[in-house]
Amino acid sequence: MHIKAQDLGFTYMKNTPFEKRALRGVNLELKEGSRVAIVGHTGSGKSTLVQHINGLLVPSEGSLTAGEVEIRPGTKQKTLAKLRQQVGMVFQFPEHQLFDETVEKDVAFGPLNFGYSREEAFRLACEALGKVGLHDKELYQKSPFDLSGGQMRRVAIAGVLASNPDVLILDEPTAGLDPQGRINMMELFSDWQKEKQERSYVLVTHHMEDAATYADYIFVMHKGSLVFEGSPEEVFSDEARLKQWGLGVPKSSSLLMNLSKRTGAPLTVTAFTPEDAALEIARFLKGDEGSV
Ligand SMILES: Nc1ncnc2c1ncn2[C@@H]1O[C@H](COP(=O)(O)OP(=O)(O)OP(=O)(O)O)[C@@H](O)[C@H]1O
Repeated sequence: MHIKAQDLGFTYMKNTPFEKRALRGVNLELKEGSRVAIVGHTGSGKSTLVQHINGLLVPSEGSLTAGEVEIRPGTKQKTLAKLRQQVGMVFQFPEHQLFDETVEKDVAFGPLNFGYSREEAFRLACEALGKVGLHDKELYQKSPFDLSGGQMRRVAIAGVLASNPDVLILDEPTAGLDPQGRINMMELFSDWQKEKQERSYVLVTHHMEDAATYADYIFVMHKGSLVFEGSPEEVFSDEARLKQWGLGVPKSSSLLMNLSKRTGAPLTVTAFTPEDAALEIARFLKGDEGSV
């Protein structure tokens, strides 16, 4: 799905003493089949921006176009039902949204709500549970609240995938997970996206490593404005510039930058994972042994 924001602005609690301008003049475009990240300091407007993509929020100024649907100030929520199905949202701690009496019913709720027959909705639920790695059918009849925290989160994500969205909005989906749990979760979304070339995801994250690893293109938000966009190499090439926006570079890049500064070694500093950093150092050592 093609998504475009034009001069998008948003103000919370407009015309009240608590009025808060959260977005101003945002212009961005996401192509079909893209893997993008939105980064920015706390309060920079990331969540506000992504909530416009499925019409949870309606712009105060400008417009947001998602596929066939154009959302402008005053657009009525009831015209956005189809968009809700096409754009799935995974929030922080998605397990907090579980509510039904069995795992299967909870996951089938979305497809049922979007008009699928009972049989088809339960088939989609079963498929989605498999996708998130929950294959044990005994589990499907249990209460979601009797599962482990990790399983609960997977059930909640299955509930979003079951409606077959074209776009997934991932707003800090790995919050509270340990490093391996984070990798497993992000790999799940990455595999989901690769399954069909028209699928996209938009990842909101504070983890620069995740942005660099799982996005081909990154948007940087600062105080409600979009201040930079580019490939991970472009975004993370300038540590000082990122600092101005309260951001850092991935730890592996920082290590290489420091190593290069201290030793003068001509290292390529855009290695974003420990594996890539190790490869870069090994490459250098092989070519110029003992210099680092
Ligand atoms: N429901 C709300 N009512 C009033 N102001 C809000 C509301 N939600 C967010 N804000 C304000 O809007 C601004 C942008 O918030 P937003 O949550 O979009 O930022 P963010 O970049 O997602 O932050 P974080 O990284 O902390 O999640 C902040 O100043 C925030 O305090």
